[in-house]
Amino acid sequence: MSNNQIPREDGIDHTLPLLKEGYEFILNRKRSFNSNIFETRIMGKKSLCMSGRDAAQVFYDTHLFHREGAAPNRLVQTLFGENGVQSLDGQAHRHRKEMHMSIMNEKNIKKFQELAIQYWEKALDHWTKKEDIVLYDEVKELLCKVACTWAGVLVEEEEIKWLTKELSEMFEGAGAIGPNHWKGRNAQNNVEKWMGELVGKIREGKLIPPEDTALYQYTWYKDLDGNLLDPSIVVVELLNVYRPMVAIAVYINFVALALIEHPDEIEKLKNADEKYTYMFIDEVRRYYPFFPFIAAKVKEDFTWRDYKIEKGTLAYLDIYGTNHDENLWLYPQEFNPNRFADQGNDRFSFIPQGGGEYLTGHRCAGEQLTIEMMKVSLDYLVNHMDYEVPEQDLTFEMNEFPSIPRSRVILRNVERKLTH
Ligand code: HEM
Repeated sequence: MSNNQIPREDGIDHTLPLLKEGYEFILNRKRSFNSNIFETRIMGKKSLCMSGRDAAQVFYDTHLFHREGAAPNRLVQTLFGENGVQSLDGQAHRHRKEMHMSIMNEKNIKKFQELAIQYWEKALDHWTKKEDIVLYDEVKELLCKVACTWAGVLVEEEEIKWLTKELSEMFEGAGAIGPNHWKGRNAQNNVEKWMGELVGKIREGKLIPPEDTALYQYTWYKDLDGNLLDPSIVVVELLNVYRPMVAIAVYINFVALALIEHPDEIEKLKNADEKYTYMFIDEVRRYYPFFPFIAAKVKEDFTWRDYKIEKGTLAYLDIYGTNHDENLWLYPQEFNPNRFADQGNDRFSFIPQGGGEYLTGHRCAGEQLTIEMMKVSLDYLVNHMDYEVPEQDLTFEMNEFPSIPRSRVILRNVERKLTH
């Protein structure tokens, strides 16, 4: 029998403290309650917050938690889109996720790396002609070009600027309230319309993208009943590829910031084997904030650690806090790639892009792509370019989603490295 009372935060609602404390909201309460699970109220709803490895493991148990109706509507309107893979469960989720994972094969990832190099080369040529560049803005455009070419969409130079802006507003407005949220919603409507027209042309045979692209595969993907997906769903899922690909700019900015904050890493990386490069990338993904937490709903009553968890309860898994959990990471507030030297392959303790399995769970479909893009970018920043870092405000806020250094990382007098 389990009679333990889950620690509960007093008060009517804690949305304001959440907005103030941001990424550290769950972590702070986890410390004060000395518990990996506690109850609070967010946006007027009873909310269970869970943090740490074991919490992640139980959260990803699809018998116990499901996603339908869990994500806040404001995120659906700017980030996920209606009826996207994020909100599906069971067989329907697996079938849709297979569509995403089918394009994440070795050949396509290699093609993606090659495109990334090609566009970094072009961008570098362009940057050497300028005095200052704002890395975040430049890289978003670069990523948009990579995404379009990789996903099989022909986009004119001018259209790239538009698409970069709209896709950025979608993820930059995701956690915002007020005007930026509405910008995000507006951007989602604009891009959905633009992409809907593309899908229409393909179905009418007026446009034939290469077969191994997301555009081709998703347009012709059939649901479990053997019918083509509704065009609105195709668009939502294409955006689930395009939007986060541009969002990798956030991580690339943090890669650059990590090199600025830890210049000794540059020498190590120059002479590093591939293993250290991946360790550095993982530490960037662990240390810097990106996704704060994810939502799910309790599928059926169950008992965890002597606590009774009730069906229908809204639950949040703490991504940032799990990646900074003192029980899992030694000195979690220190940036130290070496911590990954003998880190096993545990699917629940390091969860910057979700945990568990790709196909049967909701773990990020683009994790490998993200890592490879960060690797190409890191190689350019360390081995292929010289630059100065002028005085600027590199601080970032812990209550902005996503959090981006104030100055967006300005680099001055970028030059191609002559000796390499
Ligand atoms: C920019 C860095 C990225 C971060 C920080 C990130 C993070 C995440 C997180 C936290 C989740 C939710 C996991 C869950 O619900 O349990 C997720 C899901 C997802 N991500 Fe990413 N992601 C990134 C890049 C990408 C890229 C590049 C793509 C595609 C090319 C992508 C496609 C997806 C998809 C389709 C899902 C939904 C998976 C599902 O519900 O089954 N993401 N991502």
